[in-house]
Amino acid sequence: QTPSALERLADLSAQRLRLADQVAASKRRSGRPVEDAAREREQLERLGQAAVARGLPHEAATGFFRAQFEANKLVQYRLLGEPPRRGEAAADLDAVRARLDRLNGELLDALGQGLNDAARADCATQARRARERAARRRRLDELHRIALSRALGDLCRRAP
Ligand SMILES: O=C(O)C(=O)C[C@]1(C(=O)O)C=C[C@@H](O)C=C1
Repeated sequence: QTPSALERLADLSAQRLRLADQVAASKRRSGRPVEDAAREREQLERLGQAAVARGLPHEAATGFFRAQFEANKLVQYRLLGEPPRRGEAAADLDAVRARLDRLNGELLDALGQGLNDAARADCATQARRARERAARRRRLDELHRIALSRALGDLCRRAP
């Protein structure tokens, strides 16, 4: 059974959130702040253009990626507010960002169909199922599950 677009979005988003642990580890070492506004702007610029080139609505696409960043920061702030977990990997930020970029591209691939599915009446139910499945598959703990809710939280909602 091929996964639905919402399942695909949830799974990629979950993978992105797992990488937040490595970003946080690198920031613990470097002392850099969690938020990097310039990096967010740069990603939004690129992703917004790529979305429009595929015929996706700019606002919905950038809104979706903004939510990905917010969710990622949520995980990082929580991890950095605690002592390092055992076996915390000392990751290279550039390498992790390259993986985030790749996931962004894959999210973009799934986003068109995902937005279509999200416009349906059963979005909330489908999104919850997709989140739960992704959480199990990617072994998310409570923190990362909350963050996944943040990452996908506005998907079923439309600006007036
Ligand atoms: O690249 C970083 O430094 C991250 O923390 C990751 C990320 C993201 O989710 O892409 C999240 C927060 C930052 O403000 C910028 C980007």
